[in-house]
Amino acid sequence: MSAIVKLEGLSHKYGSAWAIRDINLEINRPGVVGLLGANGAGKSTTMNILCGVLKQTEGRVYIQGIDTRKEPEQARKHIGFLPQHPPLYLDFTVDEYLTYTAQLRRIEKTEIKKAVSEAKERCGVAHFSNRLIRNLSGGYRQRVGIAQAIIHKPKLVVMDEPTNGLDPNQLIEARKLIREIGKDHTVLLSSHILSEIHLLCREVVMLEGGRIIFSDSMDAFNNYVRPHSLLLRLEKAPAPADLLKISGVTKVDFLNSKQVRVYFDGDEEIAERLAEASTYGGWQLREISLDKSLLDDIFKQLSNQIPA
Ligand SMILES: Nc1ncnc2c1ncn2[C@@H]1O[C@H](COP(=O)(O)OP(=O)(O)OP(=O)(O)O)[C@@H](O)[C@H]1O
Repeated sequence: MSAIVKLEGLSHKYGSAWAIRDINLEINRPGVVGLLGANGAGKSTTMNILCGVLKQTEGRVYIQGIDTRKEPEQARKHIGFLPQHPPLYLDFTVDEYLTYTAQLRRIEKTEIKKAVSEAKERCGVAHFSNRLIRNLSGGYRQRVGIAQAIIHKPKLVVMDEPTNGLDPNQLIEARKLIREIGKDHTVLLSSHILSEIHLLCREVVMLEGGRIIFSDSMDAFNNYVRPHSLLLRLEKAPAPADLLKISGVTKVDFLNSKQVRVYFDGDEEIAERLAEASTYGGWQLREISLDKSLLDDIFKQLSNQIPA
């Protein structure tokens, strides 16, 4: 059976500068796959090529085994796209807009009503059917954007930075919806925020300077970029010097009188040693956790280590 998406030696240059170089990727099943990279890493270029908005300089894109260069129309039937700035018509109602996008997608006339209604239901915008898009909040506009991307039930849904600019409540709802869509679609989602990819994705593809520098499961990624700090909560915190005495501890930062961030050299037994020291010293350890908030820093370090 053909892969849902297959990229072979995909490269693109704007003028004389390569934006992406030799991207190879294959996705075979539903789920959310993250395309992670700093600004300018080449995420949008890759996605725009995948969705047929941009023609690649070199390489091939296959969607369900269809070569997008040879049969763009056929390939496009299997793709839904939510660009970074979704093309929403603000003076249309939700119903008018989705009906229009269903027509663009060449859904049979007799099937349009059903398709619109299913997409609205799925994206939680049915109660706003007759509201002008201009009068929707950012979060609901984004849902309408997602509804247009899935209206024709594509195998692949491509979302370029879909959670950018949403407020915390909208973010939670948007993530819920994206996870839900990932249950029966392959979702390729880009972000420059590692924690976002962490929360949403089964697999991660990391781009740096237009090249893939990591491509594997989220679990493998976590092992690869293991955090090198722990957060401790202690009822009776010791002096920094007592923590620094523990083998493997390289630095300590007190966040307050009971919370301390402990940096270590990567040795996995550090947690046990800290727990032992706590028992011995009567520090009353209440909580110990890997410090995920620092993953973004690790990502930065990792990207900087990659040779050009
Ligand atoms: N239309 C264009 N003309 C010239 N160069 C471009 C164009 N679009 C992108 N680039 C360049 O190509 C490289 C990749 O850009 P791209 O937009 O694909 O990255 P990105 O990872 O999506 O970043 P962002 O999150 O900022 O959109 C960058 O160096 C960018 O400056």
